[in-house]
Amino acid sequence: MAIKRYKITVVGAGFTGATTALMLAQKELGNVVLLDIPQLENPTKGKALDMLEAAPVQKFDSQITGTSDYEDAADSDIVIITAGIARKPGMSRDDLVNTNAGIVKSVCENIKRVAPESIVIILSNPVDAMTYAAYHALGFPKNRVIGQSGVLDTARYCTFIAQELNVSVEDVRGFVLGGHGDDMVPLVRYSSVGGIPIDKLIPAQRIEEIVQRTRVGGGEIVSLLGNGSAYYAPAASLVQMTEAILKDKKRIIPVIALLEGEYGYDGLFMGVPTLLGADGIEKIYELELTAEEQAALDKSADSVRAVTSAVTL
Ligand SMILES: NC(=O)C1=CN([C@@H]2O[C@H](COP(=O)(O)OP(=O)(O)OC[C@H]3O[C@@H](n4cnc5c(N)ncnc54)[C@H](O)[C@@H]3O)[C@@H](O)[C@H]2O)C=CC1
Ligand SMILES: O=C([O-])CC(=O)C(=O)O
Repeated sequence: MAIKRYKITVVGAGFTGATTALMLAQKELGNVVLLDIPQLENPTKGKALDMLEAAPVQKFDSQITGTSDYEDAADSDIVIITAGIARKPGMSRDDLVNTNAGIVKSVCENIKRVAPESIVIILSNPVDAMTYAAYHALGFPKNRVIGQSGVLDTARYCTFIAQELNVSVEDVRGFVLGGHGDDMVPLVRYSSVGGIPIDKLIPAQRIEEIVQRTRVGGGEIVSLLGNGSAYYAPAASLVQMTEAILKDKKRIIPVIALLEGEYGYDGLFMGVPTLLGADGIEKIYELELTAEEQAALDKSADSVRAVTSAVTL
């Protein structure tokens, strides 16, 4: 039975895209269109059909359609872009910039045509620079162009804190600012477990090790997988952002946003805490930072600026 729901298009039906499509359908957040290149149309249809056949077992009524035709994405409420290549061991995310900028731009030109009112969430790496590329190719207002990094980086950080203390992940709070690279900034001063600041619970040296492991968390998975990058936690992160928007939850979560003066940066796309609701990014929160935190953020911003400057619009 097809029920009236939001329409969510996931572009790129690889590891992250397919996992995201299934999680979105399992949560019945909307009907899902999974879109990849024409050469992969049959495998994309096959993945979508396979997911749909899980519906009677898992009891969800979302439709899932596999396609390579952008007309199937027409009037989507949300478009999630996972199209592009992933890194392999020994590569940095920035090594993907030239290939993925071309892919993201061509995807966005199609999205602009068929879903001009959509809110677009970008995952493709290097994601800060790809969000910049998408913003310019789409020409949408800044609140409707959002990059995913902070939900995932924060999830990794919270996982490591919960493991360290052997406590429920549900009670761990924290967030990660800055670019989605090895100099991202987990904010220790704003991290707590059950309301208790983590520096009261974990020795400084161990906190520093957790911060460092978070920074290279993507690389840790790349090394273990051997031929690709993380997809379960990235997909879960995209689903959380989509849910916040479609349910107008007004969640405060870190995402990549266009900064126009906030934190002292102008014209830069980078991860900051935001209010996510029906209009996409409804607000950016500007926190007071210590001189040390601001210096760490400046370093991360320099890296984002460098890779962003490699994108030709
Ligand atoms: N921002 C973040 O936190 C994260 C970003 N990523 C990035 O997401 C991207 C996707 O990763 P995976 O899904 O693991 O890769 P993957 O290789 O499994 O899937 C990518 C898919 O994109 C498709 N694609 C390529 N060009 C396309 C086009 N023009 N139109 C439509 N589809 C196209 C490919 O055919 C492929 O199916 C990578 O760039 C990866 O680095 C992955 C995890 C986390
Ligand atoms: O590490 C990668 O290349 C994929 C990614 O962005 C992550 O998992 O954080």
